[in-house]
Amino acid sequence: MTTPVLEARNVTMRFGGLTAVRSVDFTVNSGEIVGLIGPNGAGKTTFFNCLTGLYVPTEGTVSYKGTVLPPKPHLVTQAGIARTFQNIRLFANMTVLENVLVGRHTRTKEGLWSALLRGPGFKKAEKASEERAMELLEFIGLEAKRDHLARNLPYGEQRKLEIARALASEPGLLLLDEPTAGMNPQETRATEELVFAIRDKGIAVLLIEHDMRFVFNLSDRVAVLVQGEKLVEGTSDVVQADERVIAAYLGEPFDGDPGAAEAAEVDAAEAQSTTGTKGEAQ
Ligand SMILES: Nc1ncnc2c1ncn2[C@@H]1O[C@H](COP(=O)(O)OP(=O)(O)OP(=O)(O)O)[C@@H](O)[C@H]1O
Repeated sequence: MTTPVLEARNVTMRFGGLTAVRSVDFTVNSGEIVGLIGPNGAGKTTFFNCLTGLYVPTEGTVSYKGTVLPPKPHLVTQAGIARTFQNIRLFANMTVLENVLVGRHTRTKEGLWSALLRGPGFKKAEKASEERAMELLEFIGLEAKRDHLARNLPYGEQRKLEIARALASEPGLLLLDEPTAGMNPQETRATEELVFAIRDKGIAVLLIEHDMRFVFNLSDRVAVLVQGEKLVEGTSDVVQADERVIAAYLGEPFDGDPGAAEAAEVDAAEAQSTTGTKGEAQ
């Protein structure tokens, strides 16, 4: 049975005279991957910011599992919503492991004094946190780089680390703002697999994306935002074929075979790199 994880009702966000998001109703159910697409400036990131408490919506409410959320980022995270940002926001001079540990602070019950005095309660909590952080690094495939500085990771791994840090708050819903921006096709395919794996862990996912193959491949449902309003919502097939979406955003019908061209490109690149690796080992 599907139950709503996130429910946005009549969310409107105005900046002075500009209405960036207008009366948007939106639901994400448990077990779903939902895509949010739309042209530049359509209001997607503003809407994300309203969901996560970074902006206080001018009108409307956001509920998580039936409870209206206070518009405060730390309370939203504590409730169970985590996010990544369009631009990478890691602590560049901290290690991979430390970055994930930072993401765990909303789940650590130990208070400031306990942390300062480093008493037994703190040490136990710290050990448990570290174990959980390592599990997450294994999940995303970065466990071998736990002690590397975040700034020394390749771009695709920095994006993965952001996701691990978001997962460290043990969310029930993960919001991804353009997770494949700047990625090559191999990294994009790996991210696709990662998002499916996250969903399979019982975490609902809402993602903003400009890569149509990625979003139509992944999403159970896609919503299209145009000039702050929800134009269409439905399955990938329905959205791709909708005349209004084609006119306002896609420009031409999507070729209906998401992933085929990308898969061929990735397979070619992987075949090449496998040959290269074998060559080095011999
Ligand atoms: N803090 C702000 N103050 C004033 N206007 C803003 C603010 N944030 C966003 N806007 C405006 O709101 C509108 C929606 O912007 P937003 O960044 O949400 O769009 P978007 O769909 O995420 O675009 P993109 O795909 O380019 O990231 C734009 O006209 C933008 O200039």
